[in-house]
Amino acid sequence: MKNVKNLQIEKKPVILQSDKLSVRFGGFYAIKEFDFSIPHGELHFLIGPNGAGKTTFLDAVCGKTKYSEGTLMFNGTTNLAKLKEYEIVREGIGRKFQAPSIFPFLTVFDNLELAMKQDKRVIPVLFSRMKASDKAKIDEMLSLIGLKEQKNVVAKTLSHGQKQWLEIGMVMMQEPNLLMLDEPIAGMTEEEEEKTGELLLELKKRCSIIVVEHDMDFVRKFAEKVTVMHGGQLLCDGTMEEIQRNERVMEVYLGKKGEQANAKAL
Ligand SMILES: Nc1ncnc2c1ncn2[C@@H]1O[C@H](COP(=O)(O)OP(=O)(O)OP(=O)(O)O)[C@@H](O)[C@H]1O
Repeated sequence: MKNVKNLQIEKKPVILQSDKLSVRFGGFYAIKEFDFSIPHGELHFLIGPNGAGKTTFLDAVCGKTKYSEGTLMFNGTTNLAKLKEYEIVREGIGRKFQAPSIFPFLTVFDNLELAMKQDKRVIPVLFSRMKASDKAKIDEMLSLIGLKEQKNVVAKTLSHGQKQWLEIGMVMMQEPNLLMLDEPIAGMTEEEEEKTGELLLELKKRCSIIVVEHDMDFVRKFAEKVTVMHGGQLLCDGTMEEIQRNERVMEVYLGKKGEQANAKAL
């Protein structure tokens, strides 16, 4: 007889879980009773039509927007409702917005150094003596985000894609347990998109990642798990194959059957 224990699928602990989460703007529910969970080390895509509530969900997780009902738990025990935005960052949740917010007149290296320090004032950070271990951390991040050769380049001269990778690197310098990205490949060339996908696969070895994305080719290529939102609610979740087979997704997300050829193929 086979060992039953060996047949059990090992489940990774959940890092973020929402239960019946609702966000209201006046009388309008941007998110309604939304259930979501992501385990440690997963690359999870959040998709859905415009206005589905994806960005509002990220806003609720990082404390930018307060939610009205439901719960949001981080690492099993931390109730995010009780924390301010900076406390949520300190807990280990990093967020990169769509537009890069790098320091354009500083070098790539200095941008990463600033992101690592607690003291965000430019002068003390630049003139303080750097520890060898900090320097090694920055060099490692430069390799990871593919900007080793641009180390001493002023950030404003980087390409659009390179600026996005730099900002991802800056968020990663905080060593988050959960990284949230809003449309990271918007405006990128195909080559840059590919590199970004490869970067996400590397980063998921260090933290869980939620990516809000509209580009279905990219989602299909890199998603481990996908959640589809519609009208502020959970439509379905699963692997990309499961999502592609789901009738409701086809009808609601991509339009009626028969019109699918017009939508970007899922
Ligand atoms: N501050 C706000 N006040 C009022 N309504 C808002 C606010 N923020 C978002 N909404 C509304 O909430 C709904 C969800 O918006 P959200 O930006 O989360 O959608 P989304 O899925 O991210 O869309 P997109 O893919 O277009 O970015 C939309 O109807 C939007 O107009």
